[in-house]
Amino acid sequence: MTNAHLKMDGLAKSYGSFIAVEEFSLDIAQGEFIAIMGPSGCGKTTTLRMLAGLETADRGQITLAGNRIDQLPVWERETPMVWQSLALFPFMTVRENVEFGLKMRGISGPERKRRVDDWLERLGISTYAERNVARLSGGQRQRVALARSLVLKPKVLLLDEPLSALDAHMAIKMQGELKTLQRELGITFVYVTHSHSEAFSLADRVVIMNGGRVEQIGSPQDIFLRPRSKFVAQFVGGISLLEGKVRGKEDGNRFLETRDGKVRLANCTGLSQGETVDLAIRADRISVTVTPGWGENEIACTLISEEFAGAVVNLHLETTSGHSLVAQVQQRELDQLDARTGARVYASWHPDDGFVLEEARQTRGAPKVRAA
Ligand SMILES: Nc1ncnc2c1ncn2[C@@H]1O[C@H](COP(=O)(O)OP(=O)(O)OP(=O)(O)O)[C@@H](O)[C@H]1O
Repeated sequence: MTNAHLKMDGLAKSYGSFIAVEEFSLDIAQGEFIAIMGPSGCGKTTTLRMLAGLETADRGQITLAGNRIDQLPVWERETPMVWQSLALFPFMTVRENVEFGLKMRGISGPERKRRVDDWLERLGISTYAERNVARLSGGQRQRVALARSLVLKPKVLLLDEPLSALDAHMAIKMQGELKTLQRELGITFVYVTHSHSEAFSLADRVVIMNGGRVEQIGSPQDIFLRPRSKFVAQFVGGISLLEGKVRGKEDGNRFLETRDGKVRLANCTGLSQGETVDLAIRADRISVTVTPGWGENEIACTLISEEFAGAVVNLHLETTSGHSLVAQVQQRELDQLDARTGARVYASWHPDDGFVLEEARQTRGAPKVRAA
């Protein structure tokens, strides 16, 4: 990205011989909302701490608005961090907490008061201004933590699982508030979270990390609909994978030979005859019937279990060759299906709905062309 507002280039951090972040590069535009996700210990917080200046990178550079900041101390970076624990001063009032950073920066009394009052008002916590933070609810404390960072007029706000201590109802409410605030202020947000729903509903782009490395960067739609690797497909969930060998072409479709029979694939640009690929199919694209002959790409399966997930039900299936598939159906479809656990069923999907995982092809030495 040319003219990146915040640019991270090859950031790396080890603790002794342990590599916490192997290589992290990302260009972020002004006002972009970036979410960083990945399993516990994959290096999300370490990346955020390097941005904040709380960790020194072993390698790599960080530039903000064209200026190198990776050598600057925390207080000169304009990249404050909001923590999971919020790290408020428990012995101070709300006002004192919000005012603290301004005091440290030597902002005059009247200016401090004006800015603090403004943020207390904007975040709806003016009524608690003189209350000790220890006597606030989780949601109120969260707002104090945000006010304390935003009052400093940061160029970038770093948020480390800021909603994880809130109950589900409050977390959803705060998600909406955060997004509105970020849009209004046009501040760049870098947001670490474990929650798929937070990342996918809030972010313009999501970064998926694994073992200190970036697995995929893309819009929520990209990541959800086109995971690049097995890891991302499994992390995002709801995707079935089948290994197959690329065979002949017919009407613009390719045949893939899997251990459960031949299937057709419409998105097949760049695939070569004989190549082994991982075919991915989203759960909501797989139909299930109790009799064969109803759909394309039909594979005989055993119904292993049903998992209720609110408005939909995930059906866990096993193919004859022992592969796992998951199909997502509506409750009324399940009622119509009338199949019990252990029953023989048939999974099918349209050739347009299968896609090939890009990373697996590259690992196996296929040319670097997008399959879709
Ligand atoms: N100061 C440290 N000394 C030694 N190892 C550390 C230190 N800080 C982090 N690590 C290790 O580096 C790895 C990455 O840690 P990090 O906190 O970045 O992970 P994370 O993805 O944020 O995990 P979580 O989701 O559990 O918060 C972990 O294995 C962690 O134990």
